[in-house]
Amino acid sequence: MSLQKKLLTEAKLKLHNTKTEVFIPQYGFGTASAPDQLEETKTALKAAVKAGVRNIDTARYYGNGHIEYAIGEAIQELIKEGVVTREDLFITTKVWPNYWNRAADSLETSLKALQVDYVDLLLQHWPLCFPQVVNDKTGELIGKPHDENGEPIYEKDGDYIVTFQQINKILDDPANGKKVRAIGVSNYDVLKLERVFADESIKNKPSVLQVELNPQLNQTELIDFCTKKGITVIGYSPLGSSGAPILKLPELKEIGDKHGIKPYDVVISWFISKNLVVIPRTINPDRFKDIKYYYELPEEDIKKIDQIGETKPYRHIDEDFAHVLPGFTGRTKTENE
Ligand SMILES: NC(=O)C1=CN([C@@H]2O[C@H](COP(=O)(O)OP(=O)(O)OC[C@H]3O[C@@H](n4cnc5c(N)ncnc54)[C@H](O)[C@@H]3O)[C@@H](O)[C@H]2O)C=CC1
Ligand SMILES: O=C1O[C@H](CO)[C@@H](O)[C@@H]1O
Repeated sequence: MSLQKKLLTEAKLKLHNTKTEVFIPQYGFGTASAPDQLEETKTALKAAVKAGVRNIDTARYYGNGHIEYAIGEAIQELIKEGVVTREDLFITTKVWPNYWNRAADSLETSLKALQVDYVDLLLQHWPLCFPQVVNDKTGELIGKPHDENGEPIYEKDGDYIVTFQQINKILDDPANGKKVRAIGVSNYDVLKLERVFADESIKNKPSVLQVELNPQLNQTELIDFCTKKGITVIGYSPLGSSGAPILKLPELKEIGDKHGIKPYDVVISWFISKNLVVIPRTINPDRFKDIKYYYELPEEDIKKIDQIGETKPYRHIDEDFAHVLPGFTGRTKTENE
């Protein structure tokens, strides 16, 4: 019997812990492209939106701080062409750790680059604090500052909670409140989320947690915690990041072959059926000719996919600056292969 299919672009979830009613489309467009892929990202984004995709995940940091300008241009062109209105889109941006104590400034810079009056979701990108270090040659802020020995450097007296305290205040601020519809965090673990919930100065609790999430890192414990707290989980690097290694997992091919669908459709359908949001990245506009549906996978297939990450969870995003965070341990190159 063939699987029931549904339109991917119609899958959405209601966010909790918000001031107004906010829905997030479950299928989004990731934009962590290389700095030399600005034009390609813009072209692919326009194709995605023309195909019905409404959720755009970006960040101040992406493309060395340049991607938001390309996205802003794409959005303006799509609006002028009559494809969408601003209100049709769900735009997420994030505060990078070098703006850890200047969240409102970061938001302002993103809004300007994106050419919009508000974002739908503002996230703290990492629970880390970096100093502001300027590149002598370009005059631009360095996203990942390192010392002369190549070690990441952190703000000595910084406390990551300050960033979310500030993001929380933006929502209540009469001057800035209308610039953000929902707030959240990224790369937090359960302990850090518990700290946010225990902090009485934080009145607006996170609506969203964005973390690496895919069949090899199924984040069961975090998802359970978030479900209890009304936090919607967005999975980043759903395909295992560059090169899409997840799509080569034999279990996904087997399930896909059984139903006559591609491993990509299997992964995306797994996310949607688990009430998660998924934000894969591509700069290939032609992909959006094929990406239309998700499928109602049988429970046994969902469990089989859940099992992949149970015995040997594998984290694909391995940033040296994150090694100070529990669970974000560095791998050697050999382990990485
Ligand atoms: N909050 C955070 O710290 C992070 C957030 N993100 C967000 O999540 C998004 C997605 O994660 P990424 O790490 O960028 O990678 P991803 O897991 O989406 O994989 C991207 C790779 O998959 C390939 N791909 C895409 N569609 C494909 C298809 N249909 N068939 C075959 N290959 C395909 C792409 O060409 C690219 O090489 C980012 O772009 C960004 O928006 C990503 C990393 C960290
Ligand atoms: O969002 C992000 O993207 C990069 C990796 O692609 C990662 O460092 C950051 O959190």
